[in-house]
Amino acid sequence: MSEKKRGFFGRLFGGKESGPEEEDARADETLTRPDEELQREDKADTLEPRPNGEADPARVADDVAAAEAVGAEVTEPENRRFDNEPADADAAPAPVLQDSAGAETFEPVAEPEDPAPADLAPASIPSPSLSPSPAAAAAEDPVGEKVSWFQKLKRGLSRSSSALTDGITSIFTKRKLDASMLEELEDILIQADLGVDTAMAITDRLSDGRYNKEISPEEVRAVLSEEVEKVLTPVAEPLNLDRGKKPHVVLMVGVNGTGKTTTIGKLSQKLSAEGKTVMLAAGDTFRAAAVEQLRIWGERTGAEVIARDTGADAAGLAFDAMKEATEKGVDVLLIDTAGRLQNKAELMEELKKVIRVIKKHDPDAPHDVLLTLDATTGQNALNQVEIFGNVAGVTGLVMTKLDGTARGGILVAIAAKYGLPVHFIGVGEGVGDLEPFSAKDFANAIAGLA
Ligand SMILES: Nc1nc2c(ncn2[C@@H]2O[C@H](COP(=O)(O)OP(=O)(O)OP(=O)(O)O)[C@@H](O)[C@H]2O)c(=O)[nH]1
Repeated sequence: MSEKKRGFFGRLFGGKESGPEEEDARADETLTRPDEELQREDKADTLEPRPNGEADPARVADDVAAAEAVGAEVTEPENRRFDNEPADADAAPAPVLQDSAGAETFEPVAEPEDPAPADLAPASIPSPSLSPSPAAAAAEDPVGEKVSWFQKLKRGLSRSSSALTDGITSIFTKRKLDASMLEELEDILIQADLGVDTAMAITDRLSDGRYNKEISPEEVRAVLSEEVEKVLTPVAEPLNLDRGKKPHVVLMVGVNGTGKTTTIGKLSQKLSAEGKTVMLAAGDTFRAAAVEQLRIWGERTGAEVIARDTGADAAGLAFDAMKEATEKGVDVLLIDTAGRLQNKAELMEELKKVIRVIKKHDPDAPHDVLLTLDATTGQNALNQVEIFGNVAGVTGLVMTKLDGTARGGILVAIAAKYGLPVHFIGVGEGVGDLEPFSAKDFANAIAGLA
């Protein structure tokens, strides 16, 4: 090999061209300090959704400046909310929670109280916030066109894949491979959130014995797809609800607006279609609209919904739902929880309490703790996996909103770092827009392969 590409961080932080030893040392450093380096990149992605689903304007300005400094793209999280939510839910007084299970009490602080009336009529919820019914979902696709899941996935991931494939085409068309091309490719892969390790694996593979030879964009995309599939295959695990538990208890956790309630609705639909009896527990007791949203999903999917008034104790509700689901012999109990930012210690404590109370009823429950991640939040999703994993014992992931972002590559970085099972991905608001995760399909879709 006659020339060597500079490492990504060497290019990012400038300085003279490194010799081979410095290059190796830097590469070692990269491999041993992924968190720190990622945090530098993270500047573009720390747009934490506020309880009303909007980023703090002051934070946005800082983050945009930081992002520009590292040449990263800034994408605001798209957490569409109900119109009737408070503009500044942070400022709302927190309700005092009482544990109906009797054993523990917990007083949350700064948890948003939803001022919306508890008796909110379903018709008053703006329709875009609710996923369409199965019939409406089918009608979303062009008339007469039967769209396969892979086509839907490809279409959903089109922003992520075109960010990659356009860049690949512009670099690799009719040029002989050299170090600068690999540097450019590495930058594109990292900006697409695939993670430093995967980006380096791809460029290393391409460089192997191919310098000074022409390499087509199609070949590069094939290598991209293969390397992504390698990382994702170990985590592509179906959610197994047939483990002899009755009810099989699934707890849904995650940051505000990441799609917990919608995912529960979509899952409920799938499970009902499989002939399973399902009960839904409206554990997001802070938002009347969330309870109502779940009630509508229950009606659509034939699942009983256990709900209480706004401000009620979520742990108490979970306990009651456990009891009722057991007495009624339902197959699956899906428990919703209020959205919470992972850095709010008190709210994370409340989540622990919900889990403790569930365990009083069945020490093995919850049998699955699913974390919903909004793909549009980019690198911040890594931090969410870390903290929710520690606090709530997350057993699997659901990545939503892959249709609204150019940063779907974050799933690859999460898989490489945490190795947690990815059960489902969401590419739209429709009931048919959530499917079990397939590593090969995702890899092909993101690389723009047919
Ligand atoms: N485009 C798109 N939108 C989605 C997807 N999944 C959920 N949404 C939308 O995201 C918004 C928030 O979804 P919810 O299910 O209410 O989120 P949540 O996590 O329950 O929200 P909180 O209860 O406030 O924490 C809704 O408008 C959903 O329709 C997806 O895969 N793609």
